[in-house]
Amino acid sequence: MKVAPSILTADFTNLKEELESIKNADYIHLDIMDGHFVPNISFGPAISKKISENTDIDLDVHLMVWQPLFWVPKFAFKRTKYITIHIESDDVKETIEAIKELEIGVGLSIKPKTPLKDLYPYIKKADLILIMTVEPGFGGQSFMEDQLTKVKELVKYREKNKLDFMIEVDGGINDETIDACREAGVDIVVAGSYIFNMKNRKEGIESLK
Ligand SMILES: O=C(CO)[C@H](O)[C@H](O)COP(=O)(O)O
Ligand SMILES: [Fe+2]
Repeated sequence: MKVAPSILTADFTNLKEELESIKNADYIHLDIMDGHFVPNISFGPAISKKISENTDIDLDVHLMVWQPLFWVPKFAFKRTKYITIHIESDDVKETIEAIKELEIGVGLSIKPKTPLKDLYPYIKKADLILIMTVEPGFGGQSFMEDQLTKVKELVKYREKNKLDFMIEVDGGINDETIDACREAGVDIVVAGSYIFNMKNRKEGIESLK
């Protein structure tokens, strides 16, 4: 299991040390919120750039914005491994092509109320599928276990169609919810509050792995 700590719950006045505390992470998950697609604003390209310059871990950018086509180039750092957009947002097809042109992995995400079938028209282009296990917008919410049905379906779909995207879940991941994720076939978990509320973050990451 790969672990991507979400720095949404980190102490932003102390980012250097916060990054140091998660050095054994597989990816760093950046939650970008525009105040329109979700009812919250997080941080933008300037802080993300600073993060990218102060880590040697690859970045997993989660765009919760209405106009990803405008925002994608602003998060194309040397360390950006994936940029994930929501298929509920505007210009999905064009944005997928824009991410590919930047030679960055394409991530596609759906909110809990969006059916999995809405992903299928785009799925062949995806390097990563992100199943939200909370309503996007805030850290610290409860895990929606019913969303793992989508993960199980995706595992079957991937095998049947000989595809190779990674399956990621985001929201409410902790030591109690991780086993169900593993059993469902998840490849990457995003965990924010569980890791950053711990004293020893490295142990928290190891225990999820
Ligand atoms: O995308 C997100 C919220 O929209 C966050 O990545 C997610 O909520 C992580 O936080 P936590 O682990 O505290 O639930
Ligand atoms: Fe996220």
